[in-house]
Amino acid sequence: MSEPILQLDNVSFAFPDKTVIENLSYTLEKGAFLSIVGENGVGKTTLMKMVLQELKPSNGRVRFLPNRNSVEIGYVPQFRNIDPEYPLSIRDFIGLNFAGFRTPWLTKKERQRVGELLTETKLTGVSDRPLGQASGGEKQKAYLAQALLDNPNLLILDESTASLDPVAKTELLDLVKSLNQRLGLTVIFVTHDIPLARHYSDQYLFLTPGTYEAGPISALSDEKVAKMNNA
Ligand SMILES: Nc1ncnc2c1ncn2[C@@H]1O[C@H](COP(=O)(O)OP(=O)(O)OP(=O)(O)O)[C@@H](O)[C@H]1O
Repeated sequence: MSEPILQLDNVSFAFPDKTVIENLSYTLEKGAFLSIVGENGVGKTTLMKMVLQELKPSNGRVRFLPNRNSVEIGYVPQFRNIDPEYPLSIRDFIGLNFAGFRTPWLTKKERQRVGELLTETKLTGVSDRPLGQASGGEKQKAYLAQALLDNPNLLILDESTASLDPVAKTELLDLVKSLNQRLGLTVIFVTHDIPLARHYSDQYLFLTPGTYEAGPISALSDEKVAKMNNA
């Protein structure tokens, strides 16, 4: 039987001049691969900020199940160009959150974990390359590896494949799908790319101004996308 990991109970969010999410209720099951789609400015990032608890809903509740401590979130941001002079290697970047202010060196166990993640994300061969000189796809894989450092059970990809070339998109999402299938990692993929959403996810949540629709990805037809975008 499926078990919920995240529940949005009648969630709304209003900025001072604009309400972006209204009365949204949704239950995310453990092990699901959910795509969140919808036009620019509809509130996808705002919704993710509420899940990440950076924003508090104006109304309603964001609940983690069975409790807040049982859910560890990993977050992969949108691609941003990094200064070519950025000094950290891919390996050091991945282990960054292990390094403390007083003890910047990593323990043997931590170095092992970084090694596992390099293997998992197929970055071992380029691990000593400065992140600033890595390709877009390698940078995003390094962000993915960094997000996996604390063994999350919920992974959020916030338009993480936007501006990557088709091969890099596929590589990144193949890695994520493999984690989803092998380890049961629950995934939320925010995207504008309907074909990618169809290929990788099993559920969708389509946000439109003032309302939303959700269901199995097979129900997200081209007609529905066109109709909702023109509504
Ligand atoms: N801090 C803020 N104050 C006021 N309005 C904001 C603020 N942040 C976002 N907005 C507005 O809220 C709306 C929703 O923004 P959000 O970034 O959540 O949309 P989105 O669906 O993620 O868009 P995109 O697909 O373009 O990334 C937008 O109209 C945006 O301009």
